Amino acid sequence: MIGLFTAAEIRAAEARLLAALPDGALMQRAATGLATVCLRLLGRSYGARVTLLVGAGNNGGDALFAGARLASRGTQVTAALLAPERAHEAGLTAFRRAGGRVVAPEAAGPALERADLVLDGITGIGGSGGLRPDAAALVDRAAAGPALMVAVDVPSGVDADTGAVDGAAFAATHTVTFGAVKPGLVVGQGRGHAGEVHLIGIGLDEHLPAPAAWQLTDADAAARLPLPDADDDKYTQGVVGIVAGSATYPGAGVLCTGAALRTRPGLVRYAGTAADGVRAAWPEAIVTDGRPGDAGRVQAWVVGPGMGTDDDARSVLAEVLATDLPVLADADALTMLAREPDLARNRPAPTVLTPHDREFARFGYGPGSDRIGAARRLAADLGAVVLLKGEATVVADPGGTAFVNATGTPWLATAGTGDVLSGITGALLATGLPAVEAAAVAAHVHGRAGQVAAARGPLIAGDLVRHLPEAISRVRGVRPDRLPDSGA
Ligand SMILES: NC(=O)C1=CN([C@@H]2O[C@H](COP(=O)(O)OP(=O)(O)OC[C@H]3O[C@@H](n4cnc5c(N)ncnc54)[C@H](OP(=O)(O)O)[C@@H]3O)[C@@H](O)[C@H]2O)[C@@H](O)CC1
Ligand SMILES: Nc1ncnc2c1ncn2[C@@H]1O[C@H](COP(=O)(O)OP(=O)(O)O)[C@@H](O)[C@H]1O
Ligand SMILES: [K+]
Repeated sequence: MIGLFTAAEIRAAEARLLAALPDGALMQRAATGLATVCLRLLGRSYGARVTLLVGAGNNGGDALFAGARLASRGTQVTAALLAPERAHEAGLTAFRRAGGRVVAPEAAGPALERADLVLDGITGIGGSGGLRPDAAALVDRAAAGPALMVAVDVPSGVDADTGAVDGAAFAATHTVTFGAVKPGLVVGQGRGHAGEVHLIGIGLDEHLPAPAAWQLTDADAAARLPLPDADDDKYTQGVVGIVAGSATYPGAGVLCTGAALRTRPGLVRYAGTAADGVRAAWPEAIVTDGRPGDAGRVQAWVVGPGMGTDDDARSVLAEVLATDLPVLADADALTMLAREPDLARNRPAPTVLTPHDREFARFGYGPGSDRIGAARRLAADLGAVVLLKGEATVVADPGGTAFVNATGTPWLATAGTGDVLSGITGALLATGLPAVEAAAVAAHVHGRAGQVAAARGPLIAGDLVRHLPEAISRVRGVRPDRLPDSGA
């Protein structure tokens, strides 16, 4: 798993590491890694043109030292200094000595227009609030040019902890970050501004605390998707019950049931008024048009998508939440829970809520620009796992453990894809995974299914269900063309 660390956590770890190292050694490690990535991206050093945007802090120092390394290898490097008298002294000396050229920000136009690569060293983890006008103007001028845009540590104007952007921010194609990945590079608006993230180790790991926020890799997700073994039967893989859809709108029930079947096909039960539609679409499911209690035994419930919000729906929701089983509540169930949050509080088993922004806001406050913080707050308020959907879906549990999803595609912004996510999550909850992990793995797999489906063109929610087996195989790293012999 990839740990995500806040600026304060990184600063505390840096202080411990700095105390053990000679002066300037840490910045040299950072600048060496930065210059190496820039050279790789440029594909050459001699004759290439690089322009540095340099603020008065250590972020500017990193840029100047990296610029010095590039200049000493024949690259034409120009530095636009936002505060010439306060620029990192040793960095500026090294830069000048290596043949780097210095200009005032107002005179940086030609260098930005001609640059192959712009290196943004205005602010890193020391930046706060929206960029000041002179910095914002420089960032805007850089964006107008044709160069590769590389941010040093954090794109200037992006809040390293939350990903919030207030006004202008450097729109990086690549971010070279030091010591640890910051949450702001992978969530909120920061995710879009960071581009591809390159992590440079500077020896910080042993000084960092246990992470409170994570990103899953394919291998992490695969480790939580156990294969059936010789002792398994259809009941031992986790039986999930689905309450979704209605007689008039069976679609949500069909998508949700299909997603559960395609994720963990031991046994999926369905109870609800979309029974006819679900039966026709999925003969593999055990279907009743009765109440959840009529469905037979399950290990987890999914309740909500397309079920309506009338008195009958409310009483079905209350019945499911009164069980001692894990429950995933989505869509209409969230609308009802926002009115009666006590239905979900203090359950003896985990509850997972999967709101998008508008559903989230019904609980009394919008997610705002700190999506991890908002998910943690609602999770703590309700004593439930909260999966806040979005471009980067965030999952948080009441104790503050959070996951930021790394997979997906904007093609997922189409009706019904949330119903599919509910089915996947319910199936994983039924396997007995801790609820926060079930939700995080589900978001990961759902995003991969979106990517697999989108590779073939515009996707609709049913395509996600169809491509789930391939997505799960890819997450596991299974090559589709090789099968082991039986027993191997
Ligand atoms: N610690 C280490 O050893 C290592 C640290 N490393 C590097 O140091 C970075 C942290 O450096 P840092 O602490 O100097 O802060 P930094 O990100 O340069 O920002 C401060 C500058 O930003 C300015 N500024 C602030 N807000 C602003 C705004 N809204 N709009 C405009 N300007 C604004 C602020 O201005 P001032 O308030 O001083 O006028 C000041 O000039 C870190 O990200 C990494 O790159 C690596 O080398 C590894 C070793
Ligand atoms: N711009 C986007 N980029 C990536 N994923 C997105 C984007 N917009 C929505 N999604 C994903 O698509 C799904 C939409 O779910 P939801 O809003 O509940 O849809 P529905 O209610 O129609 O099923 C979520 O998993 C969400 O994370
Ligand atoms: K920066």
